[in-house]
Amino acid sequence: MPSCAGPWKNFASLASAVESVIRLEDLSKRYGRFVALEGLNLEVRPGETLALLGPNGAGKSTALKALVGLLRPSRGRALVDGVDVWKEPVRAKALFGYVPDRPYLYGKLSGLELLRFAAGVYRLPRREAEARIEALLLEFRLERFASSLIETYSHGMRQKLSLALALLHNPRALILDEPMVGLDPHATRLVRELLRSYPQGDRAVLYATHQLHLAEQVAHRVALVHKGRLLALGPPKALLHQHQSADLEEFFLRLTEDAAPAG
Ligand SMILES: Nc1ncnc2c1ncn2[C@@H]1O[C@H](COP(=O)(O)OP(=O)(O)OP(=O)(O)O)[C@@H](O)[C@H]1O
Repeated sequence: MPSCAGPWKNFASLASAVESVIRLEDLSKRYGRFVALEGLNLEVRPGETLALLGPNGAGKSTALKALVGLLRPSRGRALVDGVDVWKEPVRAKALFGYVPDRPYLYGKLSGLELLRFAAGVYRLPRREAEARIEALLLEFRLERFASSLIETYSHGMRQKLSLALALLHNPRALILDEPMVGLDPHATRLVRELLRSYPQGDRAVLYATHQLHLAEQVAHRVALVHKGRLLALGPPKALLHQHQSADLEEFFLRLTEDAAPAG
């Protein structure tokens, strides 16, 4: 194994950028003098679910929005499968599915119309698209409402449609911002299973959540963000051991209540 010195250093960094499904490098966002995100470095590997934790206002949504091309970072870059989201947005956007914290869906289309429109944007072959749309509508129990205008959907129905849209093109990376909010027990179970089973092979999931108990069960690693900075990163068990905490809630409260972020 070569050391990471000299000419190997750049090679190793390039290889690692390609191997990660998601990679955030020094990602930062300022609003005027307010620092919402400061130097976030994070990678999500193939086969991995990574949960992004942090108090209200910590910078989780900011990080996800900068990652998916919705909020231009003040510094740093975001890559999906080695593709820079801000330099090659069209290529990058084909590689991930994203569910925002507050899904904005065009109300004057029906759910079916929106899914078909998205399938066209992703250039899915027509037959494959129809089969996939039918399966997703059934899975999320939206088939009865497929032809209703989205403006008549409840919050939970919009959230489910947003999930179906994110999954439509079978993306390498699934990026979810508090995906459980507003879901009924059936959809909650579905999303729990998704967090567990989606990251197979070369796929990965990055999701922001306040549901610490679930993160402990489904996430391979968790990242704790506080005041825009990364406070801790690792597999839940290792972090609990390291910080002598009984569960993620205790870990979360211990670190965010007494720790001032470094730097
Ligand atoms: N457009 C904006 N202008 C100024 N400040 C903003 C703007 N958008 C977000 N912020 C601030 O950036 C910080 C990070 O917000 P963000 O939404 O990323 O937090 P979060 O960790 O997702 O919080 P929550 O758990 O409450 O969803 C907050 O202090 C927020 O007030």
